[in-house]
Amino acid sequence: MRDAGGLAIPGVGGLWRLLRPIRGRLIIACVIGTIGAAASIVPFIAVAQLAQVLLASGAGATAAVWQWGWIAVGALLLRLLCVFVAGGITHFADTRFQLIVRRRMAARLGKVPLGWFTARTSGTVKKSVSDDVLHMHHLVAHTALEIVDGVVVPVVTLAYLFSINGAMSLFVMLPLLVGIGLYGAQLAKVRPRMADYSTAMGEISGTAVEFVQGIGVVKTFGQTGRAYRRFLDATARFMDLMSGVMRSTLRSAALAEVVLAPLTSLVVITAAGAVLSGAGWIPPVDVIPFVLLGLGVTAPLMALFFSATATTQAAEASERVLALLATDTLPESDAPRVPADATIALERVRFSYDGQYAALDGIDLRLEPGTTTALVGRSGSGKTTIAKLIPRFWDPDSGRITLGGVDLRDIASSELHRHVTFVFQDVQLLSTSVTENIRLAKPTATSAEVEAAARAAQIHDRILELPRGYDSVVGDDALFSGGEAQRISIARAFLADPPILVLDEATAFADPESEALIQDALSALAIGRTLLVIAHRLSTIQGADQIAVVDRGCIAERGTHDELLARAGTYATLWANHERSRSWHPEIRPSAESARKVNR
Ligand SMILES: Nc1ncnc2c1ncn2[C@@H]1O[C@H](COP(=O)(O)OP(=O)(O)OP(=O)(O)O)[C@@H](O)[C@H]1O
Repeated sequence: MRDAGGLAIPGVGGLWRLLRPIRGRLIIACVIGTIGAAASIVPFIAVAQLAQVLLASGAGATAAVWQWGWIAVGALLLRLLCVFVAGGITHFADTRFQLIVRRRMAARLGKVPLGWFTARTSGTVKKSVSDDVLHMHHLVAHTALEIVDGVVVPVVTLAYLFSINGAMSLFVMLPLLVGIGLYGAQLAKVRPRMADYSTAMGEISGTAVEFVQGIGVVKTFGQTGRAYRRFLDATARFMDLMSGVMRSTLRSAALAEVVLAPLTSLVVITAAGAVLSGAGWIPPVDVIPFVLLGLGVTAPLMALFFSATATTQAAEASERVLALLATDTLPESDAPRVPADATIALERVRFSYDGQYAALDGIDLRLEPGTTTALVGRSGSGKTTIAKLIPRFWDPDSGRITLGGVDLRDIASSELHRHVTFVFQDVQLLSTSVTENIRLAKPTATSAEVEAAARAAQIHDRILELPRGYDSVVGDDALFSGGEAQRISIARAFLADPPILVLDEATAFADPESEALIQDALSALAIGRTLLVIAHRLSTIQGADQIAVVDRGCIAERGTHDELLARAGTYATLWANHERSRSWHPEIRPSAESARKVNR
């Protein structure tokens, strides 16, 4: 389907389905809009009739004058009423539509695999859920009524005019047809550039965000000019693109505006009326309706053309909304089973992020209830990927993971999350109170339970230092460091009290004190649970029941610390490196200048 501006509306079938909850209202609005559009022509017809009556009978035809006068006023009021009611219906329908679509999106996002989010920035998701739904407003609230006006007004007008005189009507159509042709040509030039337009806009916002977010590191390395240049280059490319589009369309756009202007219609119709009435093809008095109505034929089309950009943007936004709503959800079993115990077993698990390179290539691993298993290995070896398959961030491409003897795919996700909790380093805190942030793990938890969890996670004292204690709002009067945020997530895990815990050992954020607190909290959390830990410092997992060395997506070695050292393999090498790094301290030599100062 094409919109009246000549631009294809993408995915119109999907859009039609998306509009289902408000389709009835839109159809009613269009029917009312059609009545209103037809009524908008009546005052012109009445005035034309009036002119004909007055010219034929002079001032004597008072009754007819009043009759046409009332018809004109009545039609005008009807038009206003229809515009008001139809516009009201589409706008209320749009409010409801936005609510429904946002709810559907939220419901969908709740079912997509957790891994889907790691591949997308929160900005992209926010754009679809918030901005794109908002951009669809034009499509829902305006476009349908604009199309109704753009079709009904010219069709009814021309039907009326043809009933008076066919030859004159063709002259009325002339500017309309030429204008449509010119605009069509213009839009055909613009349309292929719309994708470039979106890319260029994306580049501008991307480089702006990059510049602002990375300002710290950019300044540290003295690269402000370089990052700023990338933003400037993006804006320059956008300007080049827009200039190119404008250059290629300026002539046809200007010509179309001249052709569709009411003055042009007036000149063409008056000239044609003079010639045809001179030749006796039409009585001079019959030219009046053409002059009056001919001027209004092009107006609704002009309105449609002017809103073509908003309509196209709305159509593109609807495509993104539809794509998000079509995102694959995590398959849920129709007959879910309940795991027998807290044993986790990975059997010949293969997994690839891109369908080509195998991040995991035949992993066999068994986590017995109540034991600790540590994953160690070089960066990029696949430790995090193994850990994230257990709470079903993704499903394996082949092989299977079982919990208590049941394939994870056969366990209801609520049941799985009751059994498995994870504490990763990229902790997400919500903009709500500290209590609610912790309570996320167990909405029914009492304040005493929340506090007990916070104490166990070694974050209680820090919370009490906040202006409103547990009622302080994250991001408002509760600002947490990375290590503190991780302890909040540990408090959540205490509250959830799952039999299985997957955790990423803290490294990046923590200062020594915070790190010690995190380690204490994690040790307490681990007691009595099946624990899988991604170890970054081997000293913390020496006592693990089982250490699995991951290498290029495979388990290269497995055993206790002592067993693996005795094997003198990869683990022994990693351990030797670890020991060396522990004894390494940066040697800080005073510069000659500072040495002089000190000695002075
Ligand atoms: N979201 C992703 N999309 C595509 N590839 C990924 C993704 N996450 C990880 N990878 C790739 O999968 C492989 C395993 O990564 P993984 O994060 O599991 O390693 P890791 O051992 O945890 O590394 P590190 O110790 O540095 O965290 C790497 O080659 C990595 O580049």
